[in-house]
Amino acid sequence: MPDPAIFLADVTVRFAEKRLAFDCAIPAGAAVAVAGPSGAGKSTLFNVIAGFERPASGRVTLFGEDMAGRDPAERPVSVVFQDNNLFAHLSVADNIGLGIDPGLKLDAAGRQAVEAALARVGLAGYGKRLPGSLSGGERQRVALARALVRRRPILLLDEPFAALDPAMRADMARLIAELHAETKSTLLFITHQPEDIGRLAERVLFLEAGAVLLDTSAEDFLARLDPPAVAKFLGHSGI
Ligand SMILES: Nc1ncnc2c1ncn2[C@@H]1O[C@H](COP(=O)(O)OP(=O)(O)OP(=O)(O)O)[C@@H](O)[C@H]1O
Repeated sequence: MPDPAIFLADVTVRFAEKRLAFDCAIPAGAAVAVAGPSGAGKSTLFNVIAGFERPASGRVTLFGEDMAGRDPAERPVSVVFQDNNLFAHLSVADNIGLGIDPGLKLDAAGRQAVEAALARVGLAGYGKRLPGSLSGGERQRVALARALVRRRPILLLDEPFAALDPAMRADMARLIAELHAETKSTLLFITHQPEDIGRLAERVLFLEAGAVLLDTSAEDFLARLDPPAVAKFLGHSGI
């Protein structure tokens, strides 16, 4: 058996009033939806994997390597945050270029990679624009393009569909599914919508009250009538 892309063993995170505990094994190349009620720990799980949150105990292993003491920049992980983290004063091309070199010293190959990523997310010709002149969906695509040029094998998307209208959600899901197939990365995305799971996920990690309540196939998840938190998420709360 190859090492899982992501392996969390007895990981605990302590906040003043809270203790969260994560155990999970995510196979390389999977597309996984991370769902659960507000406050369940979805963002914290991402922060633990990416290295922004240090666990109080337990082990985080990515592709068989223990991540203890490794800063976010040294991990095989890209994160696209919900607010997509673009720098307002930098052009779209420079925002993407930051994914290649934080000092923005790009050679010809680097500039070409930026152009290719822009084209891949459907934004050819947008390089000189500023993020403020783009729609929410376009800004999400720029953030995705920046993640693409980083070429990290694990991609974490924090609510990639949250700011999008229904038609744009479907387009974005299609684009992410295509990129996932092309890059063969391990994809985790946080969502509050069952339809995103149907469109994009092979597996679902469902969190409740700071722990993994369910780790199952998308097919099994979407057909479930229990436990209650899952039923509520799926809109079966009256059953
Ligand atoms: N830095 C922090 N300090 C104290 N408590 C925190 C901190 N970060 C998160 N928490 C708490 O930990 C719990 C999990 O938070 P988290 O943001 O991971 O949940 P979530 O599932 O992503 O929620 P949402 O869907 O609302 O974004 C919450 O109760 C939250 O208040």
